[in-house]
Amino acid sequence: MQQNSCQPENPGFAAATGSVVIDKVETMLVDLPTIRPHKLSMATMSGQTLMLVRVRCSDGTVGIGEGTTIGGLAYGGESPEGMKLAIDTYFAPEMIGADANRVPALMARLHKGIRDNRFAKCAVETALFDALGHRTGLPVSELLGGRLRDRLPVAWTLASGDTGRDIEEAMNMLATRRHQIFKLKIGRKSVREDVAHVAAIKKALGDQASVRVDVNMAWTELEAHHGLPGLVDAGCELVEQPVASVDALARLTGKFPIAVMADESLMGPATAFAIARNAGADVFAIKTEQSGGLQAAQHVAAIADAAQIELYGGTMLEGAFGTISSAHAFSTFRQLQWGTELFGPLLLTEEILTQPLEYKDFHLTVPTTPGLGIQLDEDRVLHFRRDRPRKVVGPAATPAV
Ligand SMILES: O=C(O)C[C@H]1C=CC(=O)O1
Ligand SMILES: [Mn+2]
Repeated sequence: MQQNSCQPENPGFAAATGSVVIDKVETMLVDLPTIRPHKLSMATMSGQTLMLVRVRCSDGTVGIGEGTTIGGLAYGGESPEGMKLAIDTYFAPEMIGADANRVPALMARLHKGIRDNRFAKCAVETALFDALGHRTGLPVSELLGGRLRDRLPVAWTLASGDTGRDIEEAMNMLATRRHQIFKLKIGRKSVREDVAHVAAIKKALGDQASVRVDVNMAWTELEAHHGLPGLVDAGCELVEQPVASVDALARLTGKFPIAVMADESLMGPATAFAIARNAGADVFAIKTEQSGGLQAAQHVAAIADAAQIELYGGTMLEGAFGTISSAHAFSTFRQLQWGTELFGPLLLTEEILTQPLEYKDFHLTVPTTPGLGIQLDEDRVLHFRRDRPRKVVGPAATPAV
């Protein structure tokens, strides 16, 4: 397989000749363990599967994109296996031979012929922009219109399921200057137990950290009425998707002195517009995959800005490619009042890049080199591919007679 490092060095924008087409679309599933069980209200994760898509173009440029989800089909309608199947069967035939320089035009064609599949579309669009970046010498952020920042604040999620362990983890993050914003996963236990858990963590961390919670839709509206005042008293500044219903979320917004953030309710520009029109949240957690792509995420951000809804850069616990493509997109947002939670690769035990992403001083650096600005370590990824050749153990096969 050709490595990114073999890409032609800024060969000039071949659009002038209009001659660059997509030659090949490849997909693979990469299974990586997490550093500890990650407990959300709807699933416990002990590993993450990355669906990587690689687009090869006729000028030798290559782009990589990523699709992930959380807990198989527990979070949404797409799974890594489903994305792979959809891309291999339906996206690839539409893409082969298409003009590789006209990314929005190709995405428009894919949107027309393929309904939904937002996560798979995001992965494909990312790969196309990565290749275009290598072709033009520009970082993806510049292809998306230009960045406003080079570093993004990064929150960490405390989700071990144990209050003491979460406090220890947070203290360690503060001491190593990795994170000072903490999102606590709640919604598995009773409202009273959850509020006590949040209060204990906030008390232990004090003013050196911002504490927020994500209920992942687990509460009823009535439970939220009991829970939100407790969270306010605990010093928690934001609650993410406490309830499933968009109407209930809107009714809770502005009721208590705590920011209400929409996450699962946001599935791209149309839902963003519907929530904004209804003053249905204080903050949007924008995820590139949930939005349906990098440009769609920018459209969601524009709707939020117009409605004076504040912004947060969310994650689907992506690996390095989904994380850094999100970082490129979020770096272009006019506002990013609540920072980001682009910590996905730090939850994984294995590095799949030749050079890890740069996390330092509570921030993630957005690369300035062409494309996504990262390079896959082909040898390492070979080891974690689901379709890797496996050694057969046990007695030698008996020859057929
Ligand atoms: O926000 C979610 O619901 C999903 C995700 C983001 C961070 C995390 O731990 O889980
Ligand atoms: Mn969430």
